[in-house]
Amino acid sequence: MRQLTRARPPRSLGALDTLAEQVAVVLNDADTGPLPAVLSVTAADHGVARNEISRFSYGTTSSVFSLITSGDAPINHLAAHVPARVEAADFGLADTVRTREYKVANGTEDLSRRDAMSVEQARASILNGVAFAEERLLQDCSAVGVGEIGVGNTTSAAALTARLLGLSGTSVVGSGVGASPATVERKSRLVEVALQRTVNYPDDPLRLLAALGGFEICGNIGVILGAARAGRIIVLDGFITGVAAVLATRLCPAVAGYLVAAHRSAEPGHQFVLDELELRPLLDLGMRLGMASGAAVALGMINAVLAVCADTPAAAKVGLVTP
Ligand SMILES: Cc1cc2ncn([C@H]3O[C@H](COP(=O)(O)O)[C@@H](O)[C@H]3O)c2cc1C
Ligand SMILES: O=C(O)c1cccnc1
Repeated sequence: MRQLTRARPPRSLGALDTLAEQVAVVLNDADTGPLPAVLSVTAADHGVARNEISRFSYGTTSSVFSLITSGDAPINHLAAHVPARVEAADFGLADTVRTREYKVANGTEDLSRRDAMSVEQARASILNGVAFAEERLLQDCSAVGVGEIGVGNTTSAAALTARLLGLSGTSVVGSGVGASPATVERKSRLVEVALQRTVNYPDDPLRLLAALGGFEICGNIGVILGAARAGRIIVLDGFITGVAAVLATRLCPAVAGYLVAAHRSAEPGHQFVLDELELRPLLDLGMRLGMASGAAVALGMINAVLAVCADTPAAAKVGLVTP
């Protein structure tokens, strides 16, 4: 409301004014200014990636994870400019790179042949995400950027999206991190096989996650639930974190009010997910990098907008006559 009296035309920042209002409601602070932020990256491997459904091969995720923890991955360089802290954790890498505190298993099973994990493992991984949020993310921050890494995880996200939203596999499968047309074709076929395999499964979120999900996706459901419970703004990265958000809202609908969609990714399934979440993405840049990169870019913009809202003086104070 106070923004209407500032030295700028009312609602002149369009959707960014709506975002600033959401931030004010979530944080219960109308003049918060730029937010202390953390970028979260959950990491895990997918058994389905053994079928050559990604540009990269099974097991590469560990090298990406090491690059993040060494501070030299794209996300670290983006984070420095937000600014934001980066926290990455192994939720189910094929190899154990560092600590195992949030890890449930060394990668999932191949979801095109059998369930990726058990329901008990899915539940444990979600709870690990809540613990990760509480132990490593929520201190000294008002905004949590949600990201992931996991070679093959656009296949898992596509299968989950198709199953949850009643869509065909081909309508939600894309090239992921840059797969060739032949690889995308193989990926589509495997997603259809996985959908057939699970056609009689009940619409239960945990059951479907166990069938088609990944440990980093489960972890992100926990991160979202934990961050919402603690009253933080949650900035979703792309398609894969969007699917986690759909499942988080099925488990707890109140989470919806805390969510912001950073961008629309290049993955065709992402728009369906955004529609389901009723979220308008802040950016639409054809990004397909994952690892919270879109969340980082959006957080820079969110903080710039919050600085405008906090620091623009009242129109009356600077002699600006408003109509
Ligand atoms: C070197 C490398 C760095 C990445 N950073 C993010 N992703 C992104 O791409 C992967 C999903 O795409 P797909 O399903 O096609 O494998 C995830 O790891 C995601 O975070 C990366 C992937 C790779 C290989
Ligand atoms: O939209 C995403 O989340 C995405 C797309 C491609 C690769 N990695 C992540």
